[in-house]
Amino acid sequence: MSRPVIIALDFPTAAQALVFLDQFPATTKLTVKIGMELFYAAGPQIVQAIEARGHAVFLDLKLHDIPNTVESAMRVIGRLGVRYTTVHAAGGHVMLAAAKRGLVAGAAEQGLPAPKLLAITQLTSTNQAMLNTDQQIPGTVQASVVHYAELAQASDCDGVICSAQEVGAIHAAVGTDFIAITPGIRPATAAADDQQRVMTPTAAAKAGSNGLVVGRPITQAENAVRAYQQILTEWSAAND
Ligand SMILES: O=C(O)c1cc(=O)[nH]c(=O)n1[C@@H]1O[C@H](COP(=O)(O)O)[C@@H](O)[C@H]1O
Repeated sequence: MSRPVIIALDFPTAAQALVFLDQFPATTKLTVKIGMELFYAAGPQIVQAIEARGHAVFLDLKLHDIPNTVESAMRVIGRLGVRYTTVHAAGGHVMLAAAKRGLVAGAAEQGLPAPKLLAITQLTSTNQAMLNTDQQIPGTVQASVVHYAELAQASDCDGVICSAQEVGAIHAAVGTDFIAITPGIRPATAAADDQQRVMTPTAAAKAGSNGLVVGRPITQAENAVRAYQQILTEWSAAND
């Protein structure tokens, strides 16, 4: 399985996202994440425009609603030809299974492979105190994340989104074939911003992460292409 460095295209307009991508040589095929900000602004058209350039798309809309609504929405997402998409594990078993059904059905309608369904565990902006006080979940962040990984696997998801800090425990619990994609990635010198559970690309690779999601350290760098290449080089070297 390939281990991508996924660039989070957290931009407010399609134009800004495309100008950002124009900095890369046309032969460079990326995996990019379209999240709520860009999708709400630019819709399925931006997904298609980016796919038409040959990039793989991770459509990160973090669905969390009643099972019927999630199934119907996932059916639409399944038709878009994206490689990964997300749902909140906190929605529970029935909702997660409905998400998978919708995704598989939508992809089949277009004769496409189903996108990988990744369940959000605990956001990387959540720390121990927030878990125990805001969410009123007792115990450790790691225990909650591993629980959600087990729930996601039992509900037919393909993997989870988590901090690289929990990847070892997740793979020990559910096996190394279960995908663990990790945001909250910061090169050693970068600011953490609003992220609470961060790791460097090297540490994430050593922990067994199946792919990185990186936004601001690339999109807000003075030289975005160089920032991406430095992270890719560090990640690839540590994965060897
Ligand atoms: O689902 C995600 O991608 C996600 C989950 C999570 O727990 N933490 C997290 O940061 N993300 C996303 O990963 C990206 C991280 O961006 P940066 O903090 O700028 O690198 C953003 O697009 C977030 O929406």
